[in-house]
Amino acid sequence: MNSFEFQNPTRILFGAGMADQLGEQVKSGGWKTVLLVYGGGSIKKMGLYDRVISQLQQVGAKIVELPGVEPNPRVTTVRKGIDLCREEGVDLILAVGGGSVLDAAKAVAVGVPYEGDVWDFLIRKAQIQGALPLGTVLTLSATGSEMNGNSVITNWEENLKKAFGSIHAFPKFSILDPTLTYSVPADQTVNGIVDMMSHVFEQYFSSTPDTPLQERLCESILQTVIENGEIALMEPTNYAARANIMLCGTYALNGGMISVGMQNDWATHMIEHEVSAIYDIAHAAGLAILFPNWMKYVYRERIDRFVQFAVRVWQVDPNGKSDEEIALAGIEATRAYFSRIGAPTRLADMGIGEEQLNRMATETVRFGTVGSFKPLNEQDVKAILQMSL
Ligand SMILES: NC(=O)c1ccc[n+]([C@@H]2O[C@H](COP(=O)([O-])OP(=O)(O)OC[C@H]3O[C@@H](n4cnc5c(N)ncnc54)[C@H](O)[C@@H]3O)[C@@H](O)[C@H]2O)c1
Repeated sequence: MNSFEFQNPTRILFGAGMADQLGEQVKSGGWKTVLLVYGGGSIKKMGLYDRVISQLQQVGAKIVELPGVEPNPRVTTVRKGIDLCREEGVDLILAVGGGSVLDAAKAVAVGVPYEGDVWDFLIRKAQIQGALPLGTVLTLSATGSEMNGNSVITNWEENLKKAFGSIHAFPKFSILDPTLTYSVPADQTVNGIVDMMSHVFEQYFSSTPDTPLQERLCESILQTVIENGEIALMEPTNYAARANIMLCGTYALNGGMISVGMQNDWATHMIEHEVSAIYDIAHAAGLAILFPNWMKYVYRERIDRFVQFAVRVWQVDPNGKSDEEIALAGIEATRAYFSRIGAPTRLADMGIGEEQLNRMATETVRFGTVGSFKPLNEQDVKAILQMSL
């Protein structure tokens, strides 16, 4: 295990009815002017918008709104939010929605005190030095954005989707009420399941030795998601299943808590960002397609980890099988699960062909090789994309 530092400053309020604690949170923080950030209107359909507004009004907060945050949020929307904060003297940003809304709100938060253009943070031209405080009410279990400092933003003028991570961007508080996810449709529930499993994969497939606790944490999250994901898809209002998935999503990408002292990979995410920067597909759809192919491309680097994955997570019976056969059975079980819950398995399923493969591969390695389990160069990335066609 490597030495590490770990800090996670986000306060979590988890459980049925916790959305009604919002007013109290705002009041106790002493915040007076709130930028309410939300998406295309699902929070209005589910009655959450009214619940949020009435609580903010009750505590006397002035409300400024940034509606219409896109799935795969855009830097143009973030810039609008930054302008609003400056014009209105906002002192709390409140994101109500899924990962896209939370990520956009984080980018607004870090952009307000910065004199240059917020996109500078995404292309690593500037370092984040501070942020406005951020609170969140999560409506979709997937990204872990509710308890980490990451944000993924798309720039359509340049066809780029880039991420930043900063201690300044962790929410001050996040309200996780599983009942708010009852209305999440089946396809988005599937995306969430794939996303959180992918986050664990990026941390679990590591070459750092002697990390048994971290490995078991990863394996238990994967098993819990696998079991409860299928239940939530059959019974969308099953509280236990929705709550378990929600907690898994938060743990899966929690500022690195489950993989402290381990080198992470993240190559597959880097590749996916370039796919969805060009094709605007759901992030998780890209991950479901790419991950089994990444696994097939790299498993020989450390076959023991893939054998452990197959046996512990997918209960592959090792008797009479070679390590190679066990590892491949685990990868196949992953692909079969994604397929069973309705995730896409090929880029062709999303209407994506060979045309932009070179560009995606080049852009993925813009800052050098990606990943650490097996560092991937442009040719490797292209090979994985080709396997995914
Ligand atoms: N910050 C991170 O750590 C991190 C990690 C992974 C991915 N991401 C990014 O997050 C984004 C995806 O976020 P996401 O997967 O949470 O999805 P999302 O926020 O894009 O939402 C997907 C859709 O679900 C709808 N929705 C949300 N809650 C709903 C509800 N309760 N009922 C009905 N519909 C609802 C939204 O309106 C939207 O149309 C991508 O841009 C991805 O790159 C961020």
